[in-house]
Amino acid sequence: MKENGTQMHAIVCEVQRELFTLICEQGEIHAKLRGAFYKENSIFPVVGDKVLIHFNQNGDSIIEKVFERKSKFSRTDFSGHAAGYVKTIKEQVLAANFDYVFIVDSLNKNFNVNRITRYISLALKSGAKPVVILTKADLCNNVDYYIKEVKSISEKIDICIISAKSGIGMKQLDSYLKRGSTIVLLGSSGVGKSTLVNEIAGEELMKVSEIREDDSKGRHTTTHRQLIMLPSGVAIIDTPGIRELGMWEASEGIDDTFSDITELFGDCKYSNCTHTTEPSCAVKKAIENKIISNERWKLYCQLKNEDEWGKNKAIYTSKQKLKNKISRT
Ligand SMILES: Nc1nc2c(ncn2[C@@H]2O[C@H](COP(=O)(O)OP(=O)(O)OP(=O)(O)O)[C@@H](O)[C@H]2O)c(=O)[nH]1
Ligand SMILES: [Zn+2]
Repeated sequence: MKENGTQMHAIVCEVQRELFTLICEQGEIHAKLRGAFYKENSIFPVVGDKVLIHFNQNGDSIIEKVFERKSKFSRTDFSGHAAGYVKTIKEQVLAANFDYVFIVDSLNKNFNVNRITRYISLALKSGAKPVVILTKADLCNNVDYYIKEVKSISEKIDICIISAKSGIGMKQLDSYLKRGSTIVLLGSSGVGKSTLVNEIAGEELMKVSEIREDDSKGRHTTTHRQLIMLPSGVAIIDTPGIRELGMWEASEGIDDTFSDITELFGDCKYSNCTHTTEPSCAVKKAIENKIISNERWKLYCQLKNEDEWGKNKAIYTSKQKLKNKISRT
């Protein structure tokens, strides 16, 4: 055991109010924040954060500082607003420092290309690399159709076709599952995230609920640590907040996913071109010349619209909540 007070690095694997569970060279430990965190309005550690601690073998260690994040998922926190005007919109970080976002969807009726696009947008915005993982290949006989759909989002995106059950394609994941890398999984219920994690871990870390394949329905069953460190040195993050990530956060991400389109905007004749009826519009020209497909343009517009709508909705609901609160008092 190290002496008390020794400084060392650790990774946050669970946050419960003011108590943190960390992994460091001494194994799993508990820690609290140095008092100054509260006074200085510092950045509070979240799951995945790398922190500097003062080790204490007899009780809780003390977190001294949070190191700079290389990636993060966050959402906007509208709570604490004064009525009638926007005071401070806080950023609530849900998880940090992951390398890859595994976007999991299944090769069946559950598959949804728009949902995958949203997740890609979020992943790109987070600073990590998106990898689309299509599961249940053992049940699918038209894999090419699904690959084409994902490629319509972006040619550049990594796609893995796998079956955690039969082992098809699992080798492709090795290049992401290197010691020291951290993975986040995104995907709706029942697509096979837990099954995939168990297969990667080589043991049953997560409970898998058996579902009937005919109606493609799954149930929420996953409960476990928010960051799991596998014996292989690969970490897997799965926090409840990430599961609920809102679309309204993804605006910049959408522009990254569709950079081939957004790069055209500068070539339109008018700087305020709406790309609908204006003459010499670079977007319309590109569609006519089949440089970008009309479907892809529509998908971009649709996602941007939903994104705007989502933003307005978030502001609307927070205003509405405030009104309700005020009218009750
Ligand atoms: N045939 C087949 N079935 C699979 C595969 N992967 C998962 N399943 C089945 O799909 C169902 C759902 O799997 P889970 O791993 O629990 O899905 P999940 O995404 O973790 O679901 P939540 O925990 O609800 O988010 C279970 O019945 C699994 O046995 C696969 O590669 N092939
Ligand atoms: Zn235009």
